[in-house]
Amino acid sequence: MALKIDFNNVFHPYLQKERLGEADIDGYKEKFTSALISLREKKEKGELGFFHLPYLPEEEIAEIEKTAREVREKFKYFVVLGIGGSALGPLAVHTALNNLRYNELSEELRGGPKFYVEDNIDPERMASLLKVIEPEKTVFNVITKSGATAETLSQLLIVTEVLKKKVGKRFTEHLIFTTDPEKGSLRALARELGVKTFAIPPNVGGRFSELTPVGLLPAAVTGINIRELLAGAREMAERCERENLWENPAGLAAAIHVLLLERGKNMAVMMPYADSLKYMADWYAQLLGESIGKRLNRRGEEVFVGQTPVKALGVTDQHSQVQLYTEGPFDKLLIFLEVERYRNRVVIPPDFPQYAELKFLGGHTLNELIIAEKKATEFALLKARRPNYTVIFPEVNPYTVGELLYFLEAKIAFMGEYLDINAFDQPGVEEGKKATYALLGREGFEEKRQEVLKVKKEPRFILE
Ligand SMILES: O=P(O)(O)OC[C@H]1O[C@H](O)[C@H](O)[C@@H](O)[C@@H]1O
Repeated sequence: MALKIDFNNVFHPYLQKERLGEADIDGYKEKFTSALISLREKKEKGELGFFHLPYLPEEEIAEIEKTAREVREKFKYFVVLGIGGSALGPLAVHTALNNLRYNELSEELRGGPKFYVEDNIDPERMASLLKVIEPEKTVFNVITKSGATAETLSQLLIVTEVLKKKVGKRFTEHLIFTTDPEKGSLRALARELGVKTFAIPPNVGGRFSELTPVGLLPAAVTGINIRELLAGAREMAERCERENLWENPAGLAAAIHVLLLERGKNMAVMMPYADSLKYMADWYAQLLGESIGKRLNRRGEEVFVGQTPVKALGVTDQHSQVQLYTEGPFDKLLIFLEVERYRNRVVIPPDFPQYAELKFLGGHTLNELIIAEKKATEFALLKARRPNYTVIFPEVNPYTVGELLYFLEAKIAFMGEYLDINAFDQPGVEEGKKATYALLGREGFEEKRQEVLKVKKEPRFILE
């Protein structure tokens, strides 16, 4: 059931001067080997906890499954309150495995709660969520690694008030906190209130945390086989330990990304040819953007490096983005997610043979059409000299989703090594956070408030 990764269209002669040569990769072998050694050393020192996640201890898996059973028996709704790495993984995995576009629920889910991921603090969306669920039949899984994220804590305050009105002192039974094992307001609050909690290992970054309880609890609650998710990740972990660059999916993909980045491909488009994989592109956007978009390298030199993630969907964005991809600037690498066997088969019935545009479609299936369109788009891009590679899913299931998650995380780790940057922090988000606290009048941020308010908007440039 292993994922295949087709890198052919990065080396293909059709690419002409845009192509990479085998010599380019051979020339990367030394860098790859030192990156592999460096990553192994970091793992042994207890850093980069995500590398260990596929080997989660049995008692931790059992605890997650036990809580999931209790939630499925007692509650009708399960709502994740979180943002960024604390929400995108649960959303992406749920969409891939349970919740196809029209809320079609998979067999396993039918008996389980309705699932929502609330990863924004849009007042309209929050208000409508509280209308569609029945709070007294809901568990809110509050997920925040830092335990300090303003958006998530605001959501907690809102749902706590609603729950207190509905169920009084028993409101704590409707909360599960997933957060740091020791630090942060949420951990302290959990101790004070006696709320059920799960821990996010301190050495696992938020955008790398899908295979911790951040993703595994929501997945188990919605009926996903988390042991299969972890098994797929384990298979990919073993493949990404290979010491031959040409056989190491993460090492090779990372080398391709960095070599092409150095040749001006400063954008990476992820284009899944499956609605179920749509939000994998959102999860990957944070993983690539936040890990690789950095001002400084590890020597403290200003490099302003990064590869801009673009989220697309096949076939839909053939009708909105592909014009840019085939004829626009030579600044993109495309990553397709392809599915060999979809979980449904839809026939296109033949009719109206007098019209050629209808006649040729009849008798085919949508399955044949979407795969033909992916191969056609791939061909058109290749002919237009646009490098692209494809991750091929034999089918979308927990095992292959686990493989994909691990492959992309490990690829980012290799990219960080190749680029000599810290792929695991996000210093660039702090300024915005401080300005938010200042504008909301948080104590200790008066000076920042003055600084922000001093940035006056010139009326000449504001069109009324
Ligand atoms: O999980 P939390 O601590 O609430 O963080 C949620 C998100 O916000 C932070 O600002 C970071 O940019 C992200 O890397 C993180 O995933």
